[in-house]
Amino acid sequence: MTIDAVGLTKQYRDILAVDDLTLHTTRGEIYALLGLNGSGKTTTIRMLLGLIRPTRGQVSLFEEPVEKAVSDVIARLGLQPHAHHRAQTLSLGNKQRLALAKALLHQPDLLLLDEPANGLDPAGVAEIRSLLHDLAHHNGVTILLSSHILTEVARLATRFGVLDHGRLVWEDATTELVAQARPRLRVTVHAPGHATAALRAAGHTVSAEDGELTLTEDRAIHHPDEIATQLVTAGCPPTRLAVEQDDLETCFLRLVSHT
Ligand SMILES: Nc1ncnc2c1ncn2[C@@H]1O[C@H](COP(=O)(O)OP(=O)(O)OP(=O)(O)O)[C@@H](O)[C@H]1O
Repeated sequence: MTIDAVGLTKQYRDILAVDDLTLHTTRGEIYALLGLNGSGKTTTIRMLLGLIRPTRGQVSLFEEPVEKAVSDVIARLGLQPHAHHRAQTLSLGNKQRLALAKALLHQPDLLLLDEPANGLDPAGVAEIRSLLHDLAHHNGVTILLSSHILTEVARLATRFGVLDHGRLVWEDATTELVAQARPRLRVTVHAPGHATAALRAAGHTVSAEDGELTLTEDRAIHHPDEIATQLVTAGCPPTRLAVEQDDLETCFLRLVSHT
């Protein structure tokens, strides 16, 4: 275990910024902290870093810094053209790169990053993504980051946690977030039990809830007419049939509002 936080709580007068948060990460994992503005991401990261003291709870981190050549890191982050510039004169994107370069100097086992893609152009975002991916997958570095860019989180992180008003309300593999955004065929019929049985007998995977059937197989999504035909043949014609797809933002907002 690399981050081991138990019951982390931060109270600022009448604001409960982080509320009883328990979080563990494993080696080489990329964990994304998601949440709306003010949900407590920065406060959590600052407590994990030891920059602010929790009101309650404990954090323990496993780390073993090792010195490494500065030029290696500068090269890795593409900062050579700016090697002799003062940090204050760098653009926001290059300041972000510099901050990451400083962190990498110590060959860390663990990186805690608050919005690492903030201020970067799309090429910079892709570059940081590939760097973080390499660090986690090839060097076994554990990474916890906060981000607002859900598509990036889905591509990069292995696991995510959703903070809402300081509480960790959801935690899952990012593949689950992506799965929620996958298209599905929704079918409304008068006799859902009969229709489900008929479609299953025809080899389809069907889930039924509140009288509505859902199919997620590619075949059903690309050929809903075949499903309609099978239902008509089985004597339960659909009253509604639609392919629906949520974007990642919708899935994320649903997670925040449902919990
Ligand atoms: N030093 C402080 N004093 C008082 N309240 C604070 C302080 N720092 C943060 N807060 C409050 O704690 C809550 C959580 O803030 P935090 O900055 O951790 O959220 P965040 O998820 O990082 O937000 P954002 O996405 O906007 O960066 C907010 O209500 C914020 O106003």
